[in-house]
Amino acid sequence: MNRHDEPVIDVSHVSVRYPDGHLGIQDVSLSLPGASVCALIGPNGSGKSTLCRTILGFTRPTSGKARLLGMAVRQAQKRNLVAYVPQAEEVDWQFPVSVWDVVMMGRQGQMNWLRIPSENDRRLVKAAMARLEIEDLARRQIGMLSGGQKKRVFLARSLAQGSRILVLDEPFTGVDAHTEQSIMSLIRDLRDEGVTVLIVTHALSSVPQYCDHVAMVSRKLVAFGPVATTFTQPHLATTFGDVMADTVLSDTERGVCDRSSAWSLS
Ligand SMILES: Nc1ncnc2c1ncn2[C@@H]1O[C@H](COP(=O)(O)OP(=O)(O)OP(=O)(O)O)[C@@H](O)[C@H]1O
Repeated sequence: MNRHDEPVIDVSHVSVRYPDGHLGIQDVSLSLPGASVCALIGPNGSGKSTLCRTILGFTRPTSGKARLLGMAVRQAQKRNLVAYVPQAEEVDWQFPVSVWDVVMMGRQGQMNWLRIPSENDRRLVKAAMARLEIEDLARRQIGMLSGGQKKRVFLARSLAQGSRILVLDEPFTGVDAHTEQSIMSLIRDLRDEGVTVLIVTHALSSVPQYCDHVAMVSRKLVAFGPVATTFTQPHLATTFGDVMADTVLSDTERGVCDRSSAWSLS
C-alpha cells in the first residue's frame, strides 16, 4: 500500500490524443492527497471526462502516466481500489437488471470465480442500499427509476465496492436539491473515512462549499490546488471567461448554491 506522503491520485504530464486526431487533454499534471474531495471543472469539451477516463484506466494516455496509491492504474483496478459513478448517458438503462443486481456488481471483483455472492457480499450490499435509502427499490428494474434514484443506485454500487478512490462524473445532473445535498453529505462522510473523491461537476458555485481541492481544465491544466487559494477570479476567468467567473463568484459570495449557473454550463 502507498506510503503516507505519497499522493493518492498522481497524474504526471498526461496527454491524450484520440485515434481520429482530436486532442483530449495536453500535458496535465496533478497530485491529489488522500482523504480529500476534489472538483474537476471546465467548460464543455475541455477534457474533464478524458482526464477521468485516464485515471480510471479506460483511456490510455498518449504520453505521461497516471498512478493511483503509488501503483499503476491497472493494478489499482485489479485490487478494486477505484470506484466509478458514471454519467447517466453512459449507462444502458434498458439492460434487464434490478437495483439489487447493480449494487451487487460492486462486489464482483472480490467474489470467487463462481461469482456466487457470500453472506458478507449480501451484508455489504444491504448496508450500501440502506445508506443511500434505496432498500425499498431492491427489486425494481433500473430503467424504471427517476434520475435521482439512478444516481443513488450507482453510488450504492461504489459503496459496496469499498474502494479507496471514488470518481463521480457529473453526479448532480438531473437530481433535485435534496438529493444533491444528500450526495454531498455522503461524499464528505466518505472523505472523513479516508476515501479520496474526484467529482466532475458543472455546479460551480457549490465547489467552495463542498470541496477541498479544485482542478480547472481547458485542455491544459489551468490551475490545481486548495479551493481557498485556487478558486479565484483570475483562474475562473482563464477557464470560463470573465462574465462566467464574476457570476460564479457573486453567487458563491451570496451563498447561492447553484442550480442556475450549473445548468447554463451543462
Ligand atoms: N472518443 C473520442 N474520440 C475523439 N475525440 C474525443 C473523444 N472523446 C472526447 N473527445 C474530444 O476530446 C475533447 C475533450 O472531451 P471531453 O469529453 O473529455 O470533455 P469534457 O470536459 O468532459 O466535456 P463535457 O463537459 O461536454 O462533458 C473534446 O474536443 C472532444 O470532442
